[in-house]
Amino acid sequence: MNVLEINQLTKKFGQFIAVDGVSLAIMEGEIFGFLGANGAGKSTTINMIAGLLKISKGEIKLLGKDLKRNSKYVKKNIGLVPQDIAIYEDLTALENVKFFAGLYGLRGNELNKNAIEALDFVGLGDKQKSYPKSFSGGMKRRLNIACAIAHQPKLIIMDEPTVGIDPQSRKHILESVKKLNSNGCTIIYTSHYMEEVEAICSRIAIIDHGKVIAEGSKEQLISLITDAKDIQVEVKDAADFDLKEVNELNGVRSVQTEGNVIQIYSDAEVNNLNEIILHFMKKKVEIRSLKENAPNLETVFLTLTGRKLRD
Ligand SMILES: Nc1ncnc2c1ncn2[C@@H]1O[C@H](COP(=O)(O)OP(=O)(O)OP(=O)(O)O)[C@@H](O)[C@H]1O
Repeated sequence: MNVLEINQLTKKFGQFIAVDGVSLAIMEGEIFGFLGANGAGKSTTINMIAGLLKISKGEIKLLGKDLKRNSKYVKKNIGLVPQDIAIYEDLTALENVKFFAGLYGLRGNELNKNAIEALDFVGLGDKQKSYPKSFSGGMKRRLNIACAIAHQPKLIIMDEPTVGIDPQSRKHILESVKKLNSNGCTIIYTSHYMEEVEAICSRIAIIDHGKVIAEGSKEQLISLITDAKDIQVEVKDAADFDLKEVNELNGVRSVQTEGNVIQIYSDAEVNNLNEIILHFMKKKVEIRSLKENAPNLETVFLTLTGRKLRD
């Protein structure tokens, strides 16, 4: 069954089209990843799904019900973890969760019980009476998640929930996402961290300039680019090295540097290793190592968009 159906969803800000005819179906039990660079249109899409932003064109259906005509039902069944932490510093952790769960319609004993459970779930069970100002960034993120899940929604949308936090909280959040999913929640997970999306998502949509440019499991996405290979050349010193000249070598599609590693994406069928090595020798650049990597989502993203996910 589809939990969410999005059809030709469009958002315009004045003349600017931030989301451009996005159509997607998200099935029950999925962890569905939205992968895209900054400004790709992920948050705008999510905010329309969560009913926070008016749709310019297109439709959204949650569990078969149209969002425009059933806003109360949709609100009850969606939990949004926003990109910017939205908690009240002058309320305790428990009061925060109860406040947000109350907005989603919970009352009385159920409200109290679910709020406590949600705090336990994110590992803040012993912080019920603490104020968020004493929390680390990661703990605030976890509280933000508790606020979105206490009303036990069918669909949880997480907008970059691991930005700017310590590795321990990051691990905790990723484990919580998997646990929520195994408890029966469908999840939309937005990120520009390729590794996270690769690790937890069953399907992924790559979003670029407001459009879905590819969609499928990690394996399906990688199979889209079997015609590309990824060569990494580690050199002694990549400073001042002219990437444009490498870009002009036979078969090369794009070149990037990361420190002293030069990453070359190239046509798989063109045997250009000799040419590449000769070029480095001619430029008197000392090669430390050279390897060809199996393509991953990074390769897919770069091949499809011509850009790196994170600059
Ligand atoms: N209220 C607004 N008015 C005008 N333009 C907007 C508004 N909100 C977003 N945009 C623009 O729409 C585009 C998509 O933004 P959006 O926040 O959805 O991207 P994103 O993929 O979530 O990126 P990020 O990872 O940086 O949050 C951007 O170019 C952004 O500047």
